[in-house]
Amino acid sequence: MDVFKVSGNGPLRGQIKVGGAKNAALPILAATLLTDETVVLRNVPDLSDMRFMLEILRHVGAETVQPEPGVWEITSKKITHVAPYDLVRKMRASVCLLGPLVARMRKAEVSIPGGCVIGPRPIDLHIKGLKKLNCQVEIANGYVHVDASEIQGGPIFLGGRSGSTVTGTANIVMAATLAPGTTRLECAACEPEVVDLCNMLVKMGAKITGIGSPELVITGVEKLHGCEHSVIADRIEAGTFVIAGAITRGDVTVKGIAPKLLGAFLDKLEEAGLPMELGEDYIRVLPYEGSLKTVDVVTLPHPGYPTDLQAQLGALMTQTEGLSIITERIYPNRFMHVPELQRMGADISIEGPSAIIKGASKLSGAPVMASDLRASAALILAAFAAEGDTWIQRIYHLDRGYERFEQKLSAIGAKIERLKDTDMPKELLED
Ligand SMILES: CC(=O)N[C@H]1[C@@H](OP(=O)(O)OP(=O)(O)OC[C@H]2O[C@@H](n3ccc(=O)[nH]c3=O)[C@H](O)[C@@H]2O)O[C@H](CO)[C@@H](O)[C@@H]1O
Ligand SMILES: C=C(OP(=O)(O)O)C(=O)O
Repeated sequence: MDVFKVSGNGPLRGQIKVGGAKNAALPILAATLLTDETVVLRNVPDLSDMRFMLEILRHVGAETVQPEPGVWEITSKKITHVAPYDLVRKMRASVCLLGPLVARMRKAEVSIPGGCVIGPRPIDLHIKGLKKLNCQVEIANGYVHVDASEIQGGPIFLGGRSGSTVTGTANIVMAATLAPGTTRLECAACEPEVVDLCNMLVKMGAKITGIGSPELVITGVEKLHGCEHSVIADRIEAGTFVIAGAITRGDVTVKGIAPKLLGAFLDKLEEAGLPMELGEDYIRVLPYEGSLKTVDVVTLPHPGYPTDLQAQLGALMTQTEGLSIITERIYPNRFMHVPELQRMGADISIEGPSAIIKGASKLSGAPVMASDLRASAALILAAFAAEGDTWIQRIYHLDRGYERFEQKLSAIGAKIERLKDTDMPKELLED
């Protein structure tokens, strides 16, 4: 199994380019099933999650051609309506197949994805939305069975306990594109990745208004057609690189990202006193003396502070003098990285949905275990600030969402190497 060896680092310096967004590319790949014509997608990141999604698309009948890196041509002439457990279980976002299958096939059988280490991941709102579209939905044998023969647009309020749902919105919008009548979707997710999906659907001939707002109006059309679309940049990858610059007191220009996609995140870093220069499509982090200021953060649906950048900010706050409080409102258990940061010397306590971080801690390298995608990133960031070597195991979590992570970072001076667990000192290996 692959592991990272990360050594305490001096300032990172240089330019680093952001790739296509995982969370936009996943529903967009699923959306290619909405038409029997060819869809050409550009800026598709090379991630294990993409490989799983492409495997599922091929399973349901799509032909996938990759003429060059980052580009996929997908044609789904004849498809089936079944997405089986052995494929769906590999990736939660395969739930995004529900919407396109319902729309195109008027029926779907999709295995219910499990929860994951960041907490329960229910799909009750996806189901509620489909029922509101006049679909018959049944859960049996671990599958969602949908009969959409009478599908009909209508008013839907898609809010849950913690607000909107990202993949739930994606599913209901996709289902409604080919449903007769008008669907008025309230409490729709406003994340840039949902906007990107909607823009792509419009290119395919869908009628959607209110894109980017919490109220989407979708007027069903009879048929969608092929299109070309370039996936938006990954704001979470960009934010992770910004923190890599900040935690090493480096001079790092994160290229290919519009700062407006990261409003709440950049606002917090500005409050912390991080010197930055913002351009139309870049964020430059500048070196600073002394300590940054602590910040308190609450994760919220967009345009609030993103949960997917919570763990990384926590790593930065371990190096900031004073107390900061990070409250997780989307996934209250998303603190699996904290015990590992504690093993590196961080002073963090968890109280309910909040992490209370006391800095600045002197971190030292240790063998640590990545528990999820962003937890892996947080451990690597902390390892840059630590003295000595940190060995990070289970980095397959990181490979789900960061493309060529170690190559990109080592090009700007990071001491990060991908090795095999057999390269680790024997006494550090997990059982
Ligand atoms: C592939 C993808 O795009 N993943 C992102 C997406 O996940 P995902 O779409 O799974 O997350 P949701 O927006 O659906 O979840 C938000 C909250 O709503 C709850 N909920 C969700 C659906 C539902 O039917 N019932 C319900 O109660 C969830 O438990 C969670 O508390 O948005 C999350 C929140 O920004 C991000 O962390 C993930 O990176
Ligand atoms: C939680 C995440 O992704 P997923 O919803 O695919 O698990 C993430 O990208 O941080």
